[in-house]
Amino acid sequence: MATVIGPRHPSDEDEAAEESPLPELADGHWMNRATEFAHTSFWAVARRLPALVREAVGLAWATSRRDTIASIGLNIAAGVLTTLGLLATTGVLRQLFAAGPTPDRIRAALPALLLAAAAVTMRGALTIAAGWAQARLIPQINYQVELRLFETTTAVELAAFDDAGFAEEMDRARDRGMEEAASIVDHTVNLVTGLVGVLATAAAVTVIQPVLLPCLLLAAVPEAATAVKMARRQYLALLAWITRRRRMYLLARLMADRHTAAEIRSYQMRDFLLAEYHRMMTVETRAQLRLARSQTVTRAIGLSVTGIAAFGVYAVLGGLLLGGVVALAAAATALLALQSARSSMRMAVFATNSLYEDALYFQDYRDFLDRARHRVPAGGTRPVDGFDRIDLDGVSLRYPDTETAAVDEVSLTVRRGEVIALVGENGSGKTTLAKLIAGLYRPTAGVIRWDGVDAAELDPRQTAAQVAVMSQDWWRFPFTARQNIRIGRHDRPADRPGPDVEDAARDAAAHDMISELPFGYDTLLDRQFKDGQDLSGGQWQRLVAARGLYRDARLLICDEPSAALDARAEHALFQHLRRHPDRAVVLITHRLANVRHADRIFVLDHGRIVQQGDHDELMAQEGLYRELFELQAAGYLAQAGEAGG
Ligand SMILES: Nc1ncnc2c1ncn2[C@@H]1O[C@H](COP(=O)(O)OP(=O)(O)OP(=O)(O)O)[C@@H](O)[C@H]1O
Repeated sequence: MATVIGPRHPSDEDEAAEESPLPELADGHWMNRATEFAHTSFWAVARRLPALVREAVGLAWATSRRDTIASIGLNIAAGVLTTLGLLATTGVLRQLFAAGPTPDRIRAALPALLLAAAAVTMRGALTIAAGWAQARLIPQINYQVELRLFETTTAVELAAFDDAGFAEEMDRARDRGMEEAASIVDHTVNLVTGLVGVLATAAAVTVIQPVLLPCLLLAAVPEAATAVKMARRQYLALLAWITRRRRMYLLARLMADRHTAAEIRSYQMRDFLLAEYHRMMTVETRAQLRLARSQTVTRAIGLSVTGIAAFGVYAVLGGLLLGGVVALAAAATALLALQSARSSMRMAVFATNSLYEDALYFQDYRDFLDRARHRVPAGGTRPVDGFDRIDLDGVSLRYPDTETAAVDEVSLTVRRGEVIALVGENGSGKTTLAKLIAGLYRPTAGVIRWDGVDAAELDPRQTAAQVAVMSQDWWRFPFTARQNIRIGRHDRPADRPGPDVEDAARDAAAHDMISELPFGYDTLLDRQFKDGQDLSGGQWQRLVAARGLYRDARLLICDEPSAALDARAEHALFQHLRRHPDRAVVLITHRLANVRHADRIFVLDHGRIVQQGDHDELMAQEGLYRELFELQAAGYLAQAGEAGG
């Protein structure tokens, strides 16, 4: 179905668009909401306001009661002083417009004048104090909201990140929704301030002359309607922008990133990438121009209607004055009140507009948190302190939106003190199986038991503490070399035994390499920062291995731990991955020479175990293992033969 937000291509570019090898980003389910909001009426917006205000006040209250009370309370007090100031002003005008000699009139007006001056001064002081409290709230709220988001994103199960919708929602919550919390509170306080100002003025006008009250309302309605319309349109445009922007961002990063620079040049991808970027930017720019035009038209219509309404108000006032319904002093104060009410109303309308708009984004944040909370694994409560065996019983895992299981009814046992190896061709399910054993994924079928207890009943934190994973796709953490190793077990208490950072680095053949860095272990491993350094792929892998060894866990999972290592480093690392009575090692590697000494080898094909046994047993059988091993060995033997011959 065509939607308003996907990239739209001009007809002459359709063909090129279809040929594009870059996948189009799919519209998320949140488009339903966008359509819903597009049809939201002004009254629906108004109806949502009390709930929004309640939410904003709740948010502020939870962050700082004192500043919340101050921001709202002081603004209300300032409103009372506005009423007082206007009433005092009428008193002044009444005295000044009265009959009699000017000095006498001025003298008579003095008390009211002093009262008006005092009210204005006090009101100014209260407004400043309220502004201070309001400004104090913002950073505190930002902190709380960000914290809540990152507490959630770091707690959700790994499987959530395989869900494309989750990634999209996370982007929206983080990029926009999160920062709107503070704005919502800010706008709510402004809304309260504006409404208090309008009410204060209305109260003064009612005391002076009640028939003037409807005039106040008449002046405000068109302004409010325009603001709401513009907010809604902007929101829809932003939804479209985020989807397109993500795609452009991917392209933009490819073209301006040091990691991709070499490949882009060697494949001469420049023209291709620029053409893709141009295609996206054309769509984006057109959308932005369309929005700017429609917003300008809406604003122009809104301002015209507002002007006509103001004219009507002045005409009514003139008529009342001529008809003798209101006195001159009251009419003059009414004009002042109108000005004051209009500026308060503008503030309230602007705040409503922004509040409504920001609330839409904040809703994304809240929706994401709600959904993400359901993806935080509950886990059990049974304590874990090591294991003798981990049994997988008919375990399967199917990734979201995939037809076949990546791991299909696998049963195996990992025993303490053993080294087991998982081998198989690319995509056969080794990494997925290793992640299941590590507890990073929960099986979609079957059971994993630690010493006979279903892993789902175990305390997940304690289970995770037993496991170290040297992952195939590690991340270059922008920390120092020491921190990069220490994060393997950053919370290890001083009295708990375990290797120190340098010992772990030595075991992973990383010590000499780190010592040669400009600041040794304290060298920052990120070129984006001053004095930062980068490492080669193999050097990084040594560091990752050092981190895994530093973690000193009972279950060590090594997924291609030596893919980027030179022969010497590989040899050194495998010396330390040998049998250890307190540890089980799960080893994944395509270099089959490294699995020869494993206690048991499991051969995977399309997610299933097709062979198992030790090296000699598997070599004695016809099968995938022997085939792969001989293919690899043949290369070495041929070279050795050539060298010898
Ligand atoms: N996050 C994911 N979402 C969807 N499918 C995935 C995901 N990760 C892996 N797969 C699919 O699951 C299957 C098994 O992948 P896995 O990474 O476990 O294989 P592997 O044996 O480790 O491969 P390799 O030797 O290339 O590392 C593959 O078909 C792969 O495309």
